Parts: sequence; structure tokens; C-alpha cells
Amino acid sequence: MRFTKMHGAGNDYVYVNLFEESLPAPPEKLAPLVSDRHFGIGGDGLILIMPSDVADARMRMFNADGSESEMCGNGLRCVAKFVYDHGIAKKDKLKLETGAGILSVDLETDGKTAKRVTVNMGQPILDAAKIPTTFGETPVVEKELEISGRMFEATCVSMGNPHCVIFVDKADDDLVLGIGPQIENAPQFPARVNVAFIEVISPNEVRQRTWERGSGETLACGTGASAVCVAGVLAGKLHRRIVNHLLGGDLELYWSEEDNNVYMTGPAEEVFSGVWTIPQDVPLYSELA
Ligand SMILES: N[C@H](CCC[C@H](N)C(=O)O)C(=O)O
Repeated sequence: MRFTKMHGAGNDYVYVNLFEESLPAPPEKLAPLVSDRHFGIGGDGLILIMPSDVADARMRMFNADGSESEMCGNGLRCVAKFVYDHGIAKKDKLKLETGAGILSVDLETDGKTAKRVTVNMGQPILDAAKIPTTFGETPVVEKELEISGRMFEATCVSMGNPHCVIFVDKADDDLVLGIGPQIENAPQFPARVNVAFIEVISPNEVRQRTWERGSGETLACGTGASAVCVAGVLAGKLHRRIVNHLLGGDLELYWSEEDNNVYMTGPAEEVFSGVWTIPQDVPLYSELA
């Protein structure tokens, strides 16, 4: 299977171009295998770049555990770069179909390759039932959440996929690696949840560490960074325009007062391409039929 390895601020995925390739086996089976950093290619998950009836291309994204997510912000910037750089659509404005609808993307290019990408991430979903979370009230802002006898304040936002934002003094390993997976799987989140631990540096600057649903700690999360921008405004801690320092790089976020959309700007990089050899014990589509 031919693939391309790309990352956005260190959030790295294995990309397969289904304009040219066909998958040998179901993507939820392939994602854990290709994501494995020792036995596979290595990545936070698998992203499919596909033809679309309604946009320039379509993205489907699978976490390292094989579960599918509706959206991926860093992934969508990379899909946009791939679509542009590889001539699928040589336009500096693209429409891309995702599980969170058709999103508009603007590319900064040198005419050959895209350097930075801005995604209109759409409007945040604040309705508790739609996020989904069992916290009764909407919006869910700094609600008490008890984990292992410790109290946290949860602010919940969906950017098509669910996020729980926790403002902390210090986003250390104890919180991210210890508490993160417990929040991901807490009963308050029936579809599990992505978790962002946020240190506020100033009203327009934060530092983020991320525990992702289905993938564990990642170096960055674009939908998470967007949810943080919204959560910070709702909690009265942040302005609408922020810089978010993630472990793998910076993202710029803006939650527009005019159209209620969140705009995310950041880098996208292609690292290498290759051919992956499918392990012999993986049932192929041809054998499943
Ligand atoms: N890293 C991605 C989000 C992945 C979310 C995924 N882990 C989920 O289950 O929703 C991003 O840049 O937005």
C-alpha cells in the first residue's frame, strides 16, 4: 500500500491517496497496524484522502486504536497541502468534505507547494447532548468533574468531535498521562472525549498538552486547539484571538464574533512516502468478500 507521511505541528498521520490507491483491508483494521511506531510506519492514526461528490476532496480519519473520528484539524491542513501539492486541485481555496461537514480552506503557497493553511473549522457545538456529554446544562463551562477523588473543572465543546478542556496551573505528566485517559473514558462522555490541558499565559496565549481519544498523547490537536479558543472565551479567560503553543508547534485561532466560525492557521509538512507491506495475517478485502 503506497502512503505518505505528513504532520501538522507534530501531529503525524499516515495518509493514503484514494484518488490513486485502493485500500487492501478495512481502514479500522489498518489504522492500528500502520500507526504502530515499532511494528508499523508510525503515526497518530490513518487518514484517507478520497474523491468527493460535493467538494475538492474528502477526508476520513482513523485513530491509532482504529476508531473513526468526525474531524481532525491538523489532518485537514495536511490533506489540503496534499491536494494542492500533488495537483488533485491546484487552487489556493479548497472545499474539503469531513464528518463535520464541508469546510473551506485557504492556502498560503509559493505557487508549487502550500506552506501554511487556514481552515474555517465551522461553528462550535455547545449543546451538551450533541457534544455529547451528560452534563445537563448548556453551555458546559467549568463544571465539576470528579476523577479518582480529585476535582476538575470541565468546559466542553464539540468541533464536530468532542473535547473536554481543563484549565490548569501546570500540565504535567501526572495530569496528561494519568488523568487524561480517565477523563477520555469517564461516564460523563458517552462517545469518549479528547482532553486538552491548558496553561493560560495571557488572555491571548496558552500552552496546551493533549490526550486524544483513541490515540493517547499527541504533539498537537487542531480541533482541540479550536475548542480551547472557544472554551477560553466562555470561561472568561481568553480573548477571541489566541496563539496556542502545543508540544509540536504553534497554532493561531480566532473565534469570529461575526459569523461564529473558528479559524485555525498553522503549518503542514510532508515527510516521506513509501510502500507498506501488509502483514500476512491481515484479512484482505478480497478474502473477506
Ligand atoms: N488531532 C486531531 C484530532 C483527532 C481527534 C480524535 N482523536 C478523535 O477521536 O476525535 C486534530 O488535529 O484535530
